[in-house]
Amino acid sequence: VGERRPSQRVIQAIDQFCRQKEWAMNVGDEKGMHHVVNPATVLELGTYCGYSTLITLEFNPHYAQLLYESTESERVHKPKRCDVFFQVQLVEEASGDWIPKMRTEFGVETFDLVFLDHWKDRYLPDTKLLEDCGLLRKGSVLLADNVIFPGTPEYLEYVRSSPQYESQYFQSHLEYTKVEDGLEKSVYLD
Ligand SMILES: Nc1ncnc2c1ncn2CCCCCNC(=O)c1cc(-c2ccc(F)cc2)cc(O)c1O
Ligand SMILES: [Mg+2]
Repeated sequence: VGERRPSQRVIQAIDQFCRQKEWAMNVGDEKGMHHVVNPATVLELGTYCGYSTLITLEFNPHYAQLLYESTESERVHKPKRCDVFFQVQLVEEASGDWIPKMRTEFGVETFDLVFLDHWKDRYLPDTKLLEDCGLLRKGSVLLADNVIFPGTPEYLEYVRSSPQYESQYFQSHLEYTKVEDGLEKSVYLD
């Protein structure tokens, strides 16, 4: 309630534009992430325009520039209203190349949350890469967008059948539409 922060006003403007003018592949306000997780160290795979972002991997320079601009303006406002400090690290590389470098390049031990929203056929190989690189700990959360549409069948089969994960589906709709989609939240049990 009360005045929206700059970052919330940016998100609200994006949602309004995508609903009224031109659809875009943000996770959107209906699916959202706020009601599913509350992390500290976050990896996002697939930044797009930075709608949902902390440590994020994006290899498209156009989208990367969008994020630089939006977080720059956010950083300007942040010091006056900073109640939670966070650092945005943007890597313009493909996830498969950079996940093995997370510890040496960013000193990350493990991730509390990984938001998967990049190429749908990369969800499974990148999850296995995160496991093999020891970047998940007991309780790490994988949050995957688009598990129904466009769909990630191999990933869904893996996290739902593996004894290493406790998985839960949050049914929703594809952003700004009535098409079924949803988020799959998978807790790593180690
Ligand atoms: N660091 C990295 N590593 C690998 N890939 C990387 C990357 N950085 C970026 N990419 C490449 C991501 C490209 C965008 C991925 N997202 C999607 O493809 C996506 C598509 C739809 C969609 C829905 C209905 C339709 F009719 C059509 C499309 C909806 C969504 O919510 C989506 O997230
Ligand atoms: Mg998506």
